[in-house]
Amino acid sequence: MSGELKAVIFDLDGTLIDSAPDIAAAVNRHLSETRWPTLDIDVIEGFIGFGPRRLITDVFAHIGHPNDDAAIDRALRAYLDNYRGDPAGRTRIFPKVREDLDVLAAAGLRLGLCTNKPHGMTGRVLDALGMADLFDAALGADAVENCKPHPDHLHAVAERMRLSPGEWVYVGDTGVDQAAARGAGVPFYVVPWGGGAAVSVAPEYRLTRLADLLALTRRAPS
Ligand SMILES: O=C(O)COP(=O)(O)O
Ligand SMILES: [Mg+2]
Repeated sequence: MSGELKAVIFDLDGTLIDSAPDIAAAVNRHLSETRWPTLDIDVIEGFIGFGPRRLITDVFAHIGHPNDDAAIDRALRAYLDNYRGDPAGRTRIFPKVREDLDVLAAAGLRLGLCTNKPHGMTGRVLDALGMADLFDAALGADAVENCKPHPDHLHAVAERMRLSPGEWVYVGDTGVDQAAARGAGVPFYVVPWGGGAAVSVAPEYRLTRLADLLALTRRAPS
């Protein structure tokens, strides 16, 4: 990347915020109300990243629950109702993220958000955490026709921000993010928390904190 970096687009869950406790609570509430065993947060965390329908499908596969479309639809509605009822009570911004987003913005970079969280939930969670004003554009999974890992999702955010190729990079925590970035042909940086440790990237694309981006994007090849 040469000197013309203008923006950083971020994933949300597992990258900027630790939302797994609220997601797990909403899933587990439905499981216990329907008399199925609840799951450890670590198990549920491993299913986050492909959006809520896939989350429910993976949870059902894990516990041996029938997973016909009607059962998934019912559970998805109940899960989202639960999650809407308490969108961020247990969710925390990862350490140093809030400060580092300010550092990046102060360095002149614009910030965007590309998340497989439903668009309405994204707004609720950002509002609850006081983060809504940080981003020039934020698109949840159902705000686009093809969500991550499809590169269209990233392109849609970049388009909203009027960014051209070469002017932005993407930061995420899972293989879903990596695949989307690869498809979009943009540099992908991975965070050390969330699912990040399990994602394989060259060392110069592995962050210890978000502010590392300032130095790394100056050094990385374009
Ligand atoms: O809701 C999800 O599955 C994950 O959302 P993310 O894309 O922000 O990680
Ligand atoms: Mg994520």
